[in-house]
Amino acid sequence: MDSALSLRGITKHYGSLAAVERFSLEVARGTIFALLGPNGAGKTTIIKILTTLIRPDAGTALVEGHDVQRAGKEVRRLIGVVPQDNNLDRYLTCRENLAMQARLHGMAPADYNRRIDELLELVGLSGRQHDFPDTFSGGMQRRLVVARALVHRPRVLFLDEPTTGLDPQSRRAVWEYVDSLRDSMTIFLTTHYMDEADALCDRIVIMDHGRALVDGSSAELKERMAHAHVYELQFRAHADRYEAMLAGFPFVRSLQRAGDTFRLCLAGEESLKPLMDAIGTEDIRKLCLREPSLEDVFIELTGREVRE
Ligand SMILES: Nc1ncnc2c1ncn2[C@@H]1O[C@H](COP(=O)(O)OP(=O)(O)OP(=O)(O)O)[C@@H](O)[C@H]1O
Repeated sequence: MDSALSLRGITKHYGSLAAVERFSLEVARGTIFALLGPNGAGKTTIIKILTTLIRPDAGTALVEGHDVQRAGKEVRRLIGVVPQDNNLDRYLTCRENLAMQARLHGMAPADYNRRIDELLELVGLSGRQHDFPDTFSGGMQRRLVVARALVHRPRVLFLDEPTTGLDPQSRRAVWEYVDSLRDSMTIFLTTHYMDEADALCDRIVIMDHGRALVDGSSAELKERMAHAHVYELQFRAHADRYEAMLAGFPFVRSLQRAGDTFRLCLAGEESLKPLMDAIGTEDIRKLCLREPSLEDVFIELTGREVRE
């Protein structure tokens, strides 16, 4: 049994809404795996099913060979969970939060004290271990939540949007901790940041409307877009007017804007001439061809920005 996670035909409905629809997936042990999708795609629902918080309506899900519905207790012993919110106990110090988790998992003080020292060192919180989480920055709280998920040496770590709301420096720090765990466990993460999936993950599934759309490494996913014509177009002036025009062209498959600069995916090379004929060259500061990014793949598949 080499699969850390195995989902077969998982379905979850809320009333008439299919949050997850016949979703199947095998994740090999030791993989850093990312589940990507726009808001409401079904990512958290899948994490909740795998972490035994909700039950699927149909299908089976195994964690390290244990059925989440029939062997929930065993599954909970094998997993660590970093939920979307920092649900730390504010009346316990940083160290006490970790010790509480260890006791909940039945660890003896002789075992957990050394483990907690190691983890505090790993996430750079040794100097603040006797302080309360309310006195921590968002990044420090997040690091503590990651440490807490690791206390009982889980075999599978679930990270639900681990770096949302963090500043770039704290995000990098979380990436480093996650990267340092590579090879020691299986990691399943959801994220809205394409660069995060790109930097960390061996394998990526993009999902929408409860179903998987594509599955592969970051390089394989980008290869799917090798045919795509992605351009960066910068204007000197009137960017708002040009945005409306660009959005109206049938050959512009996707459009992203950052200030005066647009990233656009064209249907083909032949679209460049009608584009230039329509917008003219007067206000253009720069036009260049770009390598497709994971974000381009995402927009191409889902027709949506990562966050809307
Ligand atoms: N308890 C619930 N009751 C009703 N609908 C729900 C419930 N939980 C989730 N949903 C719906 O199921 C769908 C999938 O939600 P889910 O939270 O899994 O998406 P997600 O991909 O994690 O989104 P996000 O990126 O916003 O966290 C959404 O349409 C959501 O509104």
